[in-house]
Amino acid sequence: MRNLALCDATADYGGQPVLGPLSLTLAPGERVALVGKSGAGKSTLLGVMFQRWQRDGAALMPQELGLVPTLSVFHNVYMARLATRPTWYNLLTLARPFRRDVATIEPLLERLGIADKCWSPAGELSGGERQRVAAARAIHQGGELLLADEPVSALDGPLSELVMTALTGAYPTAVLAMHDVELALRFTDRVVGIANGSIALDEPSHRLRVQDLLPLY
Ligand SMILES: Nc1ncnc2c1ncn2[C@@H]1O[C@H](COP(=O)(O)OP(=O)(O)OP(=O)(O)O)[C@@H](O)[C@H]1O
Repeated sequence: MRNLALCDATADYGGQPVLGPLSLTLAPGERVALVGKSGAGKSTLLGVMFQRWQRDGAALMPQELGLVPTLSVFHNVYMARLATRPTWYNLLTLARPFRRDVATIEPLLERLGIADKCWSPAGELSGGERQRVAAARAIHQGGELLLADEPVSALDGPLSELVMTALTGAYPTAVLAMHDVELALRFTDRVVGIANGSIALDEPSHRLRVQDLLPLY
């Protein structure tokens, strides 16, 4: 993967500016945490990145997850590769999944502790279970770059570690909006602090302590 760069990126909602102009370069293999208080512009920045890099194969795990509640967990995860399969294959999968896809997806669900929910409708799961389904879908998609918006906000200690390990292990390069700054420092190698739609801090994680990030909140 080449360097990915945003140059003087801006965003507005109905003409109201909320982001930028902001410039940021991502190097291949970098794991970046976006931190900052609620409303600072982290989701908007991830949205700008996704718009810019979707065609290069970027995967997005949005804050609202985007699951289809009436479909099973299996089918929600399967959807990550929908575009890579022919229509007839996808239609048959709706009625009766192929064994090879089940053999790929079940171990992933197992790893995230939700294998027992494989055939349950996503709408019948708890918030933390739904978040793990969305993580499984992002992992199943695969690629070079993951953009994830608060990927473990509904999970407690050990489960958030498990999901962060799985997500960051699946993608060489990642940008993760995080509200848990301690977790952000442990799982990323660069922290970008956002305040009022601008970059207020950009430092290697190993140079930062939790208290260094407090002024952003
Ligand atoms: N759909 C929208 N319409 C209008 N304004 C919006 C919309 N989405 C976000 N905003 C505004 O844009 C600004 C940035 O919001 P954004 O969701 O990017 O922040 P955030 O840092 O991701 O917040 P959080 O941590 O709460 O998710 C905020 O002032 C917010 O009110």
